[in-house]
Amino acid sequence: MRCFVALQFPYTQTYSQLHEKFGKGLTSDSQYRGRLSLFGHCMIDVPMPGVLKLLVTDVMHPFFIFQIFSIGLWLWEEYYYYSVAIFVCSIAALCASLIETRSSIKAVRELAMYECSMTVFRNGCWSEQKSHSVVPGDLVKIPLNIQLPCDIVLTKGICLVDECMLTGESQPELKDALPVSNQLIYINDKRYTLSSGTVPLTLRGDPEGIVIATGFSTAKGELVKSILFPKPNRFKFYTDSFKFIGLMSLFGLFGFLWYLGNYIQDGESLVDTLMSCFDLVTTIVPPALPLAMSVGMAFAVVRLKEKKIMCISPPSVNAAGRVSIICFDKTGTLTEDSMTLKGVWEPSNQEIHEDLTTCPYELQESMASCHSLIILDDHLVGDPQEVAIFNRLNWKWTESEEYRFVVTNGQHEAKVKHLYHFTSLLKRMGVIIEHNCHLKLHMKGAPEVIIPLCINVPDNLSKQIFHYTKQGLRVLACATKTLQTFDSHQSLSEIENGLTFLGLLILQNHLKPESKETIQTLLKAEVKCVISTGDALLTGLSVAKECGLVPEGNKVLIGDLINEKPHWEDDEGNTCELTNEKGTSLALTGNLLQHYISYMDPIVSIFKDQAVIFGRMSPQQKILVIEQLQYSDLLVAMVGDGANDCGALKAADVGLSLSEAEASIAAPFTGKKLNSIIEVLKEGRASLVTSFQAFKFIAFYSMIEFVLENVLFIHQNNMLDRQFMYIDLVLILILAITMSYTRAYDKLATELPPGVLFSLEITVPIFMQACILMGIQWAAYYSLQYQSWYSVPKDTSVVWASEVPDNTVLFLTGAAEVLFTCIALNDGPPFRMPFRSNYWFTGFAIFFSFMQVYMTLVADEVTREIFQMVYLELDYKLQLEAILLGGFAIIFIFERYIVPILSRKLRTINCKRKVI
Ligand SMILES: Nc1ncnc2c1ncn2[C@@H]1O[C@H](COP(=O)(O)OP(=O)(O)OP(=O)(O)O)[C@@H](O)[C@H]1O
Repeated sequence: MRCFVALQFPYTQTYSQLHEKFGKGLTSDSQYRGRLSLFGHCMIDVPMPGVLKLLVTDVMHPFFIFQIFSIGLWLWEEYYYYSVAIFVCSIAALCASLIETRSSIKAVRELAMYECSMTVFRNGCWSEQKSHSVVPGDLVKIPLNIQLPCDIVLTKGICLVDECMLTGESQPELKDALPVSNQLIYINDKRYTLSSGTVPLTLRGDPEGIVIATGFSTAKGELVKSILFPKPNRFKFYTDSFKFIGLMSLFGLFGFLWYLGNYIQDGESLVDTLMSCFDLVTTIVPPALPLAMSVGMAFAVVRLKEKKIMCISPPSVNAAGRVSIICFDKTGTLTEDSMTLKGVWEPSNQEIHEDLTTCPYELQESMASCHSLIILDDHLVGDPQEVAIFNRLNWKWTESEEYRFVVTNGQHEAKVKHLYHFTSLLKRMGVIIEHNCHLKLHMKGAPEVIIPLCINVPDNLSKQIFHYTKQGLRVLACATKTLQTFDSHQSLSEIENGLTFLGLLILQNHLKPESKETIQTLLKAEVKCVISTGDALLTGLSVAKECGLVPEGNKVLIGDLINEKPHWEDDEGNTCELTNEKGTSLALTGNLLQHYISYMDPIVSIFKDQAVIFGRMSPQQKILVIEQLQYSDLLVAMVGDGANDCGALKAADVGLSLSEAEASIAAPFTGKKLNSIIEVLKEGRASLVTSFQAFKFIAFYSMIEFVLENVLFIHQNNMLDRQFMYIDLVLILILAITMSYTRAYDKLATELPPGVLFSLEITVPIFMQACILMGIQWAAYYSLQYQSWYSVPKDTSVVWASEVPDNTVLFLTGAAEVLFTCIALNDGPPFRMPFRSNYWFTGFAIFFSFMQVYMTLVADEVTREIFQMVYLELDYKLQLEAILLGGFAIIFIFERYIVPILSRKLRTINCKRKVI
């Protein structure tokens, strides 16, 4: 089969081939030109569409075309003021959308576009080049403290790199030169690759590297692409709103056909008839809907920014409003980044050594040399646990030309020749050292992976590990082996067997001060919280208990995969059967989860409810957990801080990266503190409710106008220019925008706001409320017809309407209904603050309420002139006001007290349907 594949460099090469072929850079101009024409310039150039192009796209949007069509129709009907005002508003909205689109593209462009100077080796000599001219295959010098413009595989030297902007990882990562090996194929191996967007903080040995990706093919380019073209949102809110508009249009069409038939029968002119029928359609399809629904979201993004939480994907705000499961990473997220070494356990001494000088020499040597620390500004930097271990020893770290580094305690020296980096997948690392002319391999890592490699496992070792991990301590195992020879081409797996166990390092990683409170707040709000950690299950379990994630009195079952078979035990270490009894919390390893999933075991469904800790997770397994939790159609958030959380942050419906970077592109949200997740949820819920209210408000307004026009059409009449203007522009625009400004409620409620527009629980109450609104209009209109002074207006026309009591009364009724529904819809807690806290909305609601009473009861001649109203007798005006106030009471009581009960009932009917 022939298909397109992405252009990739360095194709399939072994480490040695890469060194050989590209170690001398590009050797001719034609080679350079060939690469340039194939890969293009080294730039993530997000094209900024021209104003004209954006305008054309916006103008061609069906909503805008519909708007223009409506304006044309109204102009023809001589609704001049109204048409001009709507036209001005449409143009303003068009400009706002244009500015918004351009500024969001500009923000991504600024994040993506970058240029610097690079030292490049071409045609046998080094020269300074602009970074945009760099191509894959170029040999470059690694610049210090400058953001890298391309992905580079390091071929010489060592670099300490800050990857914070790209992955959210707060600890700098050490990168090594690619070894020369004929067996290993280079596949973007992270240990040797410097990604574009990261910043080298320390350089050793004049580092050089081969450019392997430029522009959009780089790691940063991929992330920029994922911002520009996000994966389809599982949250169907917006698609639902279009379905609703479709349904409304259908009503419009029925009205259209019905009137068309009636008027043609009554002998009206065809053009007038068609125009009035189109009029109906223009009122029922609200073009302002998308705008009204997104205003709340924009306000939420601004409020989050004030709380130092950055959001690079505004649609994620509404999705956050429906999150009901949160997956937390442990180390660095729930617990502090920093660690302290509590002590060391070794087989000859049953007590832990707190004074490390009393430890056997070999264990000290292992602790002093087996790490990837490096000096930056006179400080040792790197993994905080390694810093904690090294700093507890009285050893010195010194630089060396010949070795990676040398450590000494004054008497002995260990010269580190080679480093096997730590990876989350392997859960271990190793160094080759030279001591007194002997070669040694020192290894440290998760006990589960180190112990099977050892030949001398003490009997009580598992007990010891159990003892410490149960207290929430991190346990690392150290082991060693003497080597006769060493070849840097050898992989760790080739030499790591037959180790001698040295001891256990016991590290303490304290909970962050805000972790317990954050978890408790979420649990109280009935948000399910789980921990997904690379650390040991028992350590994770202890942290979970400390945070209150495992309810007191709950039985805990711990599951692991032992000899390819699931094994379950209680937290005292007694073997037991897996049960789904209430009051049982589960903790299981990534391997066990993967086992159950690959055998499609129905047991997996138990985990979704009862599992609270997923331990010993590789980055890929962290993604698996998110996918399993999403399986039940619930929206899942991931909170993480490290490079091993990147995949899970992307897989989750809502990702929050805890990072010191201003805005990390690893996730839609970036925050500095763990409790940012509560703010994201609160703002998400408030924004979602606001969007719902805006949707309902606009839907009611369309229905109010639709029914109102229908009633007037029956008597060949219509509302007038300035009356439309007052309702559509003054009332709707001001109320829709100001009501979206209400802040999020300061507590997280136990329930979730509705997430589906097109559901029984939403549509049935909307149509019932529409019936109430219709009833109020009929009451107002028919009470008018019973007045002794009333006579059916003659010589009026739908298209050329004139001022008569009919349109005065229905205008007053319609305006009042718009105001009343808006006030009734704006309920506060549990998702938003009471609306009185929104001064703008409260001010306008009070002002329009006075306007309503004034226009109905005391409107003088000037007011009547402005609003194209006729004089009404006082006793009727009192009757009308009574109908309207009675109507307000019914609308309010229905929306505030009956709708919640009705929705709950309908939800239970609906719950058989799988909805998000
Ligand atoms: N520098 C290191 N050297 C050796 N082993 C390590 C090192 N760092 C971590 N480990 C071991 O590997 C395991 C997995 O580490 P990883 O970084 O994937 O997750 P984590 O930091 O333990 O937890 P989390 O996923 O919650 O951040 C650790 O629990 C530890 O046992």
